[in-house]
This record gives sequence, C-alpha cells and structure tokens, in this order.
Amino acid sequence: MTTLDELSREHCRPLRGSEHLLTAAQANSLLTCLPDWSVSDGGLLEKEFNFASYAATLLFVNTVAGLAERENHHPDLEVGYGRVRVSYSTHDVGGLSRNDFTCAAKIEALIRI
Ligand SMILES: C[C@H](O)[C@H](O)[C@H]1CNC2=NC(N)=NC(=O)C2=N1
Repeated sequence: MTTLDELSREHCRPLRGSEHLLTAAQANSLLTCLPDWSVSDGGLLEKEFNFASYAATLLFVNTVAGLAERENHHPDLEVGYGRVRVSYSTHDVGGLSRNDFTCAAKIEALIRI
C-alpha cells in the first residue's frame, strides 16, 4: 500500500486519455492515506483548509499555486475569509488520475513542515 510520504515524493506525469482514469478501488485505496480528503459526488478530490487570518490563507493559496506550476497540475481553488477549498481532477483524463492524489499528498507534506 502507498503511504502519504511515498505519494508526496512522486511527481506528476503528463497524462492524457481515459486509460489513466483510476478505478473506484484505486481511488479509495489512495484516499486512505490522505487525511480529511474526499471524493465528491461530482468526482473531484477535495479538502477544505481553514486558517486563522487572511494573510495565512493567501500564503497557502500562493504556495499551492507554486506547487501547481512546478508539477504542471492545477487545482480549482475556492477562497474565502480564512478558508480554502482545494479540488483536483485531471481534465486531460476526464476524471481522477494518480496526479490528483500526488498533488494532494504534496499539500499534506507542506502543511506538516
Ligand atoms: C498542457 C498542460 O500540460 C495540461 O493542460 C495540464 C495542465 N494542468 C492540468 N491540471 C489539471 N488539474 N488537469 C489537467 O489535465 C492538466 N493538464
């Protein structure tokens, strides 16, 4: 079984095409190592993060944006006061791929520093 640490050390690969879609079993297995992440009814890998200040919220947004650019894998970010909902899916695959779980693990690794 993949651990959070192992997943966070992977890098996103350019994936295109439905052959890279994860099965529900594969997605559920990866989900077990991501604390408080869930797969929404719409098929997005999601988590809401809460912060004590607007400055901390924006620091998180910018850090996640930097990660997205480095990995060339970009989440939707819904930003509120002290709150960010991060949603991943892989557009080029048409659903969830391993890249979504890799990036989620990287976010977990960076907030645990
Ligand atoms: C051309 C470029 O590499 C692709 O469009 C990348 C960019 N970032 C991406 N981000 C996400 N979330 N899904 C993708 O399929 C995706 N594809």
